[in-house]
Amino acid sequence: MECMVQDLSVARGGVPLLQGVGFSLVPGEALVLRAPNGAGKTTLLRCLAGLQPPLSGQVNLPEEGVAYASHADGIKTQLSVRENLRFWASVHGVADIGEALERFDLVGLQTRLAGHLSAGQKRRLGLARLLVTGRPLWLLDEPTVSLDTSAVALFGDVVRSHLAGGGMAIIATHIDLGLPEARVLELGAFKARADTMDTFDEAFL
Ligand SMILES: Nc1ncnc2c1ncn2[C@@H]1O[C@H](COP(=O)(O)OP(=O)(O)OP(=O)(O)O)[C@@H](O)[C@H]1O
Repeated sequence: MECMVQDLSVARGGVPLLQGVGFSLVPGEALVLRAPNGAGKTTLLRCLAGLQPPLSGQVNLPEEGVAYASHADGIKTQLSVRENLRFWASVHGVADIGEALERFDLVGLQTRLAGHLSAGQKRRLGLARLLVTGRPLWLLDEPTVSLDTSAVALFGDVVRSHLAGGGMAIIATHIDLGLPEARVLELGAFKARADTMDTFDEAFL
């Protein structure tokens, strides 16, 4: 169960952003994507998640094996914390939400409406969904936005446990997650030429 990305080129809004991106990942490994704002980290993750097509290149990821945590928390505001996690657990055929509640320090908040959570609490709930997917590859887009220092550390622990259990993670982040074992991919090396192209991807924006 390896992840392999070869010679990948991606665009957004008709503008090529990255070209020739390549890397591989084996169970237990994490890759941190680094690049300045607007360079294309989100666009690359969206392509890996299957939300938009690449311009060219190959993406081989574990089938049905990807969990994507985007900028949006993706929570249902009218459901409680516990109901949100139960919902996602049922979608993925997972029975237990206890670990997700505990690892993200949500036990005391489990009956609160998700819409009433603070920004950092919402983010913790959004990330807790990862634990009820049972999926091996986590695609994480700026996962620590709104998290305080202790929640960042807690999240780092969760990712480390995921890797220790044979999981993998690809993480776009501007901050140090405290994962020294993660490899870093500097996307500046893959910056695309500045020519514009047609707007073939506009349906996927
Ligand atoms: N829906 C859209 N339509 C057109 N262009 C877009 C759209 N979304 C993003 N872009 C542009 O695509 C480029 C890459 O954006 P992307 O979100 O992938 O960058 P990023 O590296 O993740 O940035 P950041 O670090 O700020 O999150 C940016 O110039 C952005 O303005």
